[in-house]
Amino acid sequence: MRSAVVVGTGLIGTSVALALSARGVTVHLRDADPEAAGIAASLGAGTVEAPTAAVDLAVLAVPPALVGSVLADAQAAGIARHYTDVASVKAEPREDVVVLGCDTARYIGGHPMAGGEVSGPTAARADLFEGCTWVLTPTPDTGTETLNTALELVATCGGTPVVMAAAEHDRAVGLVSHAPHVVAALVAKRLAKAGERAVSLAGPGVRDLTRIAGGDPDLWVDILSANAGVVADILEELGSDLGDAVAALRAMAATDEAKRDAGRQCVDALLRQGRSGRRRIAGKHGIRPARYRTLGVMVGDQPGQLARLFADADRSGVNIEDIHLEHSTGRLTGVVRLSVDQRAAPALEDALHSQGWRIQ
Ligand SMILES: NC(=O)c1ccc[n+]([C@@H]2O[C@H](COP(=O)([O-])OP(=O)(O)OC[C@H]3O[C@@H](n4cnc5c(N)ncnc54)[C@H](O)[C@@H]3O)[C@@H](O)[C@H]2O)c1
Ligand SMILES: O=C(O)C(=O)C[C@]1(C(=O)O)C=C[C@@H](O)C=C1
Repeated sequence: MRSAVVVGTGLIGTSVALALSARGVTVHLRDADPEAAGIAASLGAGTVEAPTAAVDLAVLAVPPALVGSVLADAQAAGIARHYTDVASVKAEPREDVVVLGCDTARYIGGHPMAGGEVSGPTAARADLFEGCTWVLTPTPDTGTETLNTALELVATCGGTPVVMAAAEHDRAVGLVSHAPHVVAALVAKRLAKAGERAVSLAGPGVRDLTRIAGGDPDLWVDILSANAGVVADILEELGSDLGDAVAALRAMAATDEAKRDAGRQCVDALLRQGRSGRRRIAGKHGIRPARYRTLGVMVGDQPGQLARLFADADRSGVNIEDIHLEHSTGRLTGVVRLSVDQRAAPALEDALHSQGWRIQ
């Protein structure tokens, strides 16, 4: 692929554009908001100049409800030979594409399973899709060259392609992305009403659980409304489990010992099932997270601390698989959690200790 147009230069579009530009693809940037396209260009994602001839691929990184109309306009203008999108829902945009009479041979649905709770071009990163699963939803009428161009896009961005039917994709993301988003919002909603002192105790647990609730409500209303039936079914089952959990907890608080015991067993089973489910989520490169060990390193809130930590970790020769930064409310320290292969963890721990780092 030599040239591309990215339509929608928010978080995902600009990240795609940065990844393509970094690999020598000429990227033309378009957005309904010219300021967003200008910012993306200033970050090195491409040019705001329109292409003078049809490019190889147009990537539509606009909200799901707009995919159909934006594709119809782009194809009418003939801006590209092939088209894909990155929307979080696949069946409804596909229906719009068909209803609007788009050329479906030259379009393939796509969805990178990476992102964040932040929006806009300034949050974009060239490596956002490194190691992520990227769903492609070809249909019998998808042209081979279109599929190959989309596969090239995924490979160029560092993703791993997974081919699925749109409906299967929507059921899967209902479970792993959309229903969890609503649950995170429901938990976070309780914090909005809570007292200052209670919220000030928030630690890593509730931060992890509610991080995604910080996402853009406008985008998420769009995502949820395009997959509402699937998400409602999942939340209905969750509601029934929640009812069971409440009943078990009430039993645990009862005076009758037999009831307390039954309640304990119920809660124990629930927690064990939760742990099994959690263990099924693959880590980076599809490796089970259980193979990693996480070291918590205390860092002071001073300039250069992170750079020094990473330089020291780098000198130990241990590959960092993942990092997570936790800030402590009202304190001038934070904890950087470095996930490394279990066998390599002692070497990293020794190396960081010897450089004076405090490991939790
Ligand atoms: N945020 C995530 O974590 C994530 C992850 C994977 C996929 N997605 C999908 O990627 C798409 C973009 O999401 P985002 O997070 O980058 O949102 P964003 O709000 O950061 O960016 C969307 C951009 O689209 C632009 N836009 C809106 N209407 C347009 C139009 N008609 N023509 C041109 N530009 C238009 C907006 O001005 C904005 O700059 C959505 O479909 C979303 O479902 C998001
Ligand atoms: O990491 C996050 O903040 C995300 O919400 C990313 C996430 C997800 O649920 O995993 C959100 C929506 C997308 O369609 C794909 C990825």
